[in-house]
Amino acid sequence: MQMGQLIVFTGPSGVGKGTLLRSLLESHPELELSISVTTRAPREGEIEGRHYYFVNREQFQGLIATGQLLEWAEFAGNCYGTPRTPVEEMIAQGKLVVLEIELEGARQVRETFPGALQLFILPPSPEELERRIRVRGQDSEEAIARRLHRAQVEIAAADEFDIVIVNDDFDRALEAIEMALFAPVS
Ligand SMILES: Nc1ncnc2c1ncn2[C@@H]1O[C@H](COP(=O)(O)OP(=O)(O)OP(=O)(O)O)[C@@H](O)[C@H]1O
Ligand SMILES: Nc1nc2c(ncn2[C@@H]2O[C@H](COP(=O)(O)O)[C@@H](O)[C@H]2O)c(=O)[nH]1
Repeated sequence: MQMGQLIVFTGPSGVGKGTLLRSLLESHPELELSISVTTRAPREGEIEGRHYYFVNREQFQGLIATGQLLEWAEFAGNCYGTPRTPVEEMIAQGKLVVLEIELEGARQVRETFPGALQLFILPPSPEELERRIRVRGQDSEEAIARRLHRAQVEIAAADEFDIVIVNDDFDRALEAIEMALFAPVS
C-alpha cells in the first residue's frame, strides 16, 4: 500500500484555518484531520474528541514524558500537541493527514517529517485579523492580546513554508489550497 502524506496548516490565530479546513474536509473525504490534545478550556460548542482532547497540565506532561506526542508547543498560555499513534497509523494506511498547528509545532514536524507539505495562511491585514478574532467572540481580552502578539512572530515566519496563501476572499483561498494539494505536478 502507498504511504500517506502529512499536510501542515499554520497561520496566526483567527486567520481562518479552521473554517477553511472544515470546508475542505467536506468536499475531500480522503483528507483526515488529526485531533489535537490541549490544556485550553473548551469553548462553547466544542466537543471532546471532535475539536480537541481536553486534558490538564499534568496529563499533558505525562503525554510528553511517554513520547505520545508527535509535536507539541505552548501557545498563548496553553499547551497543544498532536497525538503520535493515530497520525502514524493513518499515514501507514496511505491517508492524507492534516495537522492544524502553530509555528513551533510546524517547525518540529519539518524536522521529523521532512516530506510533509507545509502551508501557511496569511490574513489580508493585521486589522482584519483582529476583527476576525473579535467576531469569533470566544476569547478574553487577555487571550486576544496574546494571540495578536504571537501573530506578529508567526507572520514573520511565513517564508519558511512551502506554500503561502492569503485568506482574503474565502472561496479564492479555498481554491488556492485545493490547487496546492490536488493539482497534478507537471
Ligand atoms: N475569508 C474570510 N473572510 C472573512 N471572515 C473569515 C474568513 N475566513 C474565516 N473567517 C472568519 O474568521 C473567524 C476566525 O476563523 P477561524 O476560527 O477558522 O480561525 P483559525 O485560524 O482557525 O483560528 P485558531 O487558530 O485560533 O483556531 C471566524 O469567525 C471565521 O468565520
Ligand atoms: N503545535 C500545535 N499547535 C496546535 C495544535 N492544535 C492546535 N494548535 C494551534 O494552537 C493555536 C490556538 O488554537 P485555539 O483552538 O486555541 O484557537 C492555533 O494556532 C492552532 O492551530 C497542536 O496539536 N500542536
